[in-house]
Amino acid sequence: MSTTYYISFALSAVVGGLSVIALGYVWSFILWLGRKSLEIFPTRYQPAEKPEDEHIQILVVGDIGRSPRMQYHALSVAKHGKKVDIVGYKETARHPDLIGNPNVTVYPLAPQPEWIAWGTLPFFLNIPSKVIQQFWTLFATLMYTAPPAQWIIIQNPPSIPTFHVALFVAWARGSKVIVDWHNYGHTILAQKSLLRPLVPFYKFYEMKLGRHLGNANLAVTDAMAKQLKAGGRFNLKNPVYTLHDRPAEIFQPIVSPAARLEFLSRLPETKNHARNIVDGNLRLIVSSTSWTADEDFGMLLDALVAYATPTSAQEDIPPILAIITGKGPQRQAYLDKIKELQDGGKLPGIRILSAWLSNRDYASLLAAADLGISLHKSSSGVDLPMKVVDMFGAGLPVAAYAGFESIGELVKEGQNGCGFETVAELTEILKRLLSLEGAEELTRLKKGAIEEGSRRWDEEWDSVVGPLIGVPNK
Ligand SMILES: Nc1nc2c(ncn2[C@@H]2O[C@H](COP(=O)(O)OP(=O)(O)O[C@H]3O[C@H](CO)[C@@H](O)[C@H](O)[C@@H]3O)[C@@H](O)[C@H]2O)c(=O)[nH]1
Repeated sequence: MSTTYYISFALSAVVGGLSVIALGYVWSFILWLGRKSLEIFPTRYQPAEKPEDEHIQILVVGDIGRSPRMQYHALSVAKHGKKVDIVGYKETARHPDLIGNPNVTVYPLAPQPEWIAWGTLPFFLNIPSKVIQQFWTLFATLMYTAPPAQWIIIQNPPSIPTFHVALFVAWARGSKVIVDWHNYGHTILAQKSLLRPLVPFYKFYEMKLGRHLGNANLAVTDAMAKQLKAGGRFNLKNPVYTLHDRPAEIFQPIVSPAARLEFLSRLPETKNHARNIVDGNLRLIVSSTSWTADEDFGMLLDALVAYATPTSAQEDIPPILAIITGKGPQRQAYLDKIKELQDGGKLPGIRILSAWLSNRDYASLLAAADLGISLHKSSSGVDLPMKVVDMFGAGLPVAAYAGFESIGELVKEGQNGCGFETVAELTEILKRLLSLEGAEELTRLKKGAIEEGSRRWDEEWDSVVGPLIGVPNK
């Protein structure tokens, strides 16, 4: 046998061996690809054997910690023993009762990467990047990360991209949907002058998809429910129920002056003034906000400037400590304005502070204040300020902006608060209620606030949402 024969034999053996190994790899790759493509199909909802193993999902395309109503939904579901999966952004601290609760799991949406959040790209690239990133984190979390839910309770607004993603996921995974209408996305968008040209598109999207999305719908007021129902402006296909906001258990009135003094002496923002506040020598007013365009804090500032400028020599008005709590986009602009007014000597006797407090301290501050202020303007005319609900729960009467349709469902003139539509009216309310002569009226309003706040979230939820998603009444 020639040497050439041995070389050819050895080569074909090597090539044959290599081919077998390569085929093995190709086969594994085909198997892997097959498995991966099967993963495109998400798991579908199957009714659980035991009711306590059913999953209810709460979806908020926003900060979970700053979405009190959605957190209350989660707490109610958990209280009734079902599993609750919260999908949303994890920015600020959540309600303390949600933390460590064995029935509650959070599936966080991925925050925007810094290169998007800081706007490093040109505008025309940044906006699509934002949309794609938000769409992808929402889609991937709902479709693959969170377990399939029996019901998905969705917060609107924002409607985009929530509605189309939720519609697809609910169809693909076999979940039923409740849309909780807090307000309308298109009316909120209309407040941003730069984005106003997009309002007709947003409105079309919200109304068309909104019509089909919810197997059931919740509205925050009767006035909104009327617009949403069949025959109304939105003409939704499926039933609409009003679920009024009600205070959670954490909001309770402080009845004893000693407890009030104790809290005010502990809170950094009030500790140097605690005794004066309790003795009535300094009046404590509180407003809470997300610092968005639907609240004109300019009105409160103008009213405080007018309050601090006596119109007659006899006028004897007490000094005010005003605390504005909350986080949001317009905060810094207003803080600059407040500094300018204070530096310019326009606010003698008035101190304005801003704060972000823990849930417990926020609730106690409302209970320890003399008067709550709501500047919520309602972009739709048919939503209501949650902060006023908190205030009533804490037994705090309010002065509330009242130039919109639904406000009467919450603030009853002369019973639990006073409405205003102009700076002059707000100034007059402050002068009247915070003066010595207004003490009796303020006490009467406080009684009304406590009464209004006495129907609690649990009662409301158990009678409206409980039967809908099939939880036993406890
Ligand atoms: N923990 C904490 N929470 C705060 C603080 N300050 C404000 N908040 C939270 O922020 C809320 C006020 O935020 P806004 O965004 O001003 O709410 P709103 O106008 O009163 O009502 C919102 O919710 C309603 C539905 O529940 C909507 O109908 C309405 O349109 C609006 O979105 C308060 O109710 C409270 O939960 C604080 O210092 N600490």
